[in-house]
Amino acid sequence: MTPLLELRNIWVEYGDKIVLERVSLEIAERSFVAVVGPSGAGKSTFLRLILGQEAPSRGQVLLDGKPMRPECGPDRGVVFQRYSVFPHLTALRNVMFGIECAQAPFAARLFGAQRCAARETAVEMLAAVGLEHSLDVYPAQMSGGMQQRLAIAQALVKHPRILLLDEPFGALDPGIRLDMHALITRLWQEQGLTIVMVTHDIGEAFKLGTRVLAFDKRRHDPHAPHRFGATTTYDLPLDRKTLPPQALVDAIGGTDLPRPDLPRRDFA
Ligand SMILES: Nc1ncnc2c1ncn2[C@@H]1O[C@H](COP(=O)(O)OP(=O)(O)OP(=O)(O)O)[C@@H](O)[C@H]1O
Repeated sequence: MTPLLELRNIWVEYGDKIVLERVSLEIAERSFVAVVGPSGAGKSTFLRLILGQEAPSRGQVLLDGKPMRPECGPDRGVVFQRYSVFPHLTALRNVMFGIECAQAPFAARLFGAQRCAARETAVEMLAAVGLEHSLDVYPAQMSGGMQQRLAIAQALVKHPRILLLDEPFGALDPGIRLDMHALITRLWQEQGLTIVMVTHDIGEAFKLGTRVLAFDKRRHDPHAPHRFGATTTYDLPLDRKTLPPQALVDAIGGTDLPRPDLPRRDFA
């Protein structure tokens, strides 16, 4: 079967600085890939490649077996740790704006029946993330968790096949993070999404992912650190019994490491 995404011998270089090298991997439809690695290892660069915001200097990214267009299409949605939503728009307008941009790319404004339909879709999406009572609230009036729910609604309203998450829960309190874990797992299952999520928390990666990818440098030149890029050092398909290798825990750490005596997906 053709994988949803395929990276073939990808390199990303800026001048003489190599950020990623020899990255080759496939991502199956409906998988939940958690990406970990030390700071600066190229995790966000990897997401930008999949998003189409970054072109590789060498190699190929294939979507459904065809070279991916170097632009972010509606088949991909993204949520960042912060600042994903528009501060000057209410929750409802934030989510409607995505629909309006897709359907009326020049005016970014719909009228009549089209506008009513867009409103209905946006309200449904906001209800799916638990914000049905906050339609007229501005982001500045929301908690961090609510803002991330809004960012997820905004990313999902165009029904992307791939959802890219760049440390989406990194700024949230532990209790709110647990709620968000349950939410994203539910949306992933209900909407048949393929998720690629960067996280600094190895416990989160092993709890949510169906697969964990770790990026790091295999080769180091102490006199010229830019000479070698990072690549995938671990590629672990997960089941309930999989625990993080100690070397990976030592390299990255986590706030909520999985314990062998507890089921990994407690809300699946
Ligand atoms: N436009 C650019 N020009 C030069 N170097 C860049 C550019 N964009 C990214 N880099 C470098 O690429 C490397 C990887 O950056 P990236 O943000 O992908 O790492 P990361 O693993 O996501 O880091 P963090 O965990 O700290 O967010 C960094 O050393 C960064 O300085």
